Amino acid sequence: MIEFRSVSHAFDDVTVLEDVSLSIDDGEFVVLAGANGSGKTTLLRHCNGLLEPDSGEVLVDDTPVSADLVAARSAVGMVFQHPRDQFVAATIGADVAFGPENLGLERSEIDRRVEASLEAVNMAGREDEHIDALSGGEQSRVAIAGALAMEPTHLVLDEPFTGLDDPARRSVLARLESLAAEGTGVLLATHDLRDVFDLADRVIAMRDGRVVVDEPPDRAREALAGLEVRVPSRRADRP
Ligand SMILES: Nc1ncnc2c1ncn2[C@@H]1O[C@H](COP(=O)(O)OP(=O)(O)OP(=O)(O)O)[C@@H](O)[C@H]1O
Repeated sequence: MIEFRSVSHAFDDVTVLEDVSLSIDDGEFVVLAGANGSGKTTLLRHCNGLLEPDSGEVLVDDTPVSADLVAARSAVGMVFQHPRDQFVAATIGADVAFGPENLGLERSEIDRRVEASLEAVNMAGREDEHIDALSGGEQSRVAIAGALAMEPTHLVLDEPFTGLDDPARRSVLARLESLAAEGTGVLLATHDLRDVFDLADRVIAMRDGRVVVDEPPDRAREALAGLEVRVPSRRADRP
């Protein structure tokens, strides 16, 4: 479980997270919504200690992140909004294999994970291609595959669908759904709920650094009005 207890964070005296309390259980698919600048990325960066709270506490599997950064970073897989800085190898296969190799896994298990992760992002068989030669959307998909290949206990994704085409988006969503069904806690930040609203167990929405909605999707719909978040129409109302 990832748990925030009254977390506040300021950059240069500007409060960006204010008294945030929430939790993501194992196996839960939680969507984090909110307008640009509402604090989503800042919140996510606390999940594995990239940022530390000014006050309050973040716990991963009941241990404060600050007490065991290594444990938090191996339990929480992160997919960032701008993947370009995340790559550690020249080719797709080498990059996705890097994390599992560092875990000291057998070659056959590393190969299995690389293959399965690339398949989940619709990039099967492209191991030897150079990352520099990929489009932005393809690079995002490699970054997602890299996080999936770690098979972390929790997955935290920041706007992972930017630049992805529809088949890739559907494939990644299907993989996230099945991972959640298998027990992975998924926290996915987006300001556009249209793709994910019906999949979420819970929708958390932020405004000005505060959590203003934390409900299952159907109950969240009304509360989301006026938050500059794009919400899909009800299923029954769709053509
Ligand atoms: N390193 C930083 N230094 C100073 N201010 C920052 C820093 N990072 C974020 N901020 C500010 O904190 C606020 C929240 O930013 P954050 O990136 O968390 O929002 P967000 O909800 O993820 O936005 P978006 O949807 O645009 O990605 C913004 O006003 C931003 O300018």
